[in-house]
Amino acid sequence: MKIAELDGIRLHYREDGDPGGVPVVFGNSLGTDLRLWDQVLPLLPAGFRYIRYDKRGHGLSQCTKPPYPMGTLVRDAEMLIDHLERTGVIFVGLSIGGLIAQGLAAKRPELLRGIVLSNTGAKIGTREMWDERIAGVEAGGIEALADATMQRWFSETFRQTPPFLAWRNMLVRQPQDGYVGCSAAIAGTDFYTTTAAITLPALGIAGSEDGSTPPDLVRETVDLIAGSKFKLIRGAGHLPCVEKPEEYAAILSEFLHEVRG
Ligand SMILES: O=C(O)CC1=CCC(=O)O1
Repeated sequence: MKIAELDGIRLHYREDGDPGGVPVVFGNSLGTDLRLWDQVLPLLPAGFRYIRYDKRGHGLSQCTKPPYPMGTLVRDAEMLIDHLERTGVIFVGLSIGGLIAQGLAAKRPELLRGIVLSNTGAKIGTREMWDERIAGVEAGGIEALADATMQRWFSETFRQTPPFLAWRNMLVRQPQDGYVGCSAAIAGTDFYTTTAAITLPALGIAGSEDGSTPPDLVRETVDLIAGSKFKLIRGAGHLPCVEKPEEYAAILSEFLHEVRG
């Protein structure tokens, strides 16, 4: 287990792959930890260093008191990459992880070689929607919104399979403060202007059954970045890396090779 002691936060992370390879950093979604990538990682190519981390308030990272400004989550990612003394990073961000990718690309483009915006948007939902969700969690805990969340995260087909219950467990065991803190960060984020100024290579990945960040939103977001690409994974919800790991890994591998050159 690896812990980075950063300014004001202890982050849990894990490194796999080639120690001298091109660094690929993975940022997870709301209510998930770095196990989100467990099935994809073994399918990715050699010659890369795969770094996964639990964002603030998630997994084994420190949970500070909410709310978290998006700038804090971006700064956490930036500090982790600086701590690992990496540059030329390909940042793969899913959902809020994709917001962090956009924020980092705008703030520290020199750290990055490319970004993957998976199941995300320049803006996700509305402030009212997130305020309502935060109020629901504060009143009834995460369990109160677990069933509705599972419908957004997974296709009907996947919801009939045994692993589905494990992912539901991951959500309901998520620290409430971390969930609320990150929800507040999403509520306050609109990257339409900043993302339009990004000039890095970018790939958007969407799931046809995604109830949180539908394909049109992902496409609209990557279309802000000149030269970007977009891929749709059919039959998957918000977490296609879980539902369709082979397809996800194939798409990601192609981009990694392209960007590494
Ligand atoms: O709607 C959800 O719970 C999924 C989600 C939205 C932002 C994020 O990171 O996850």
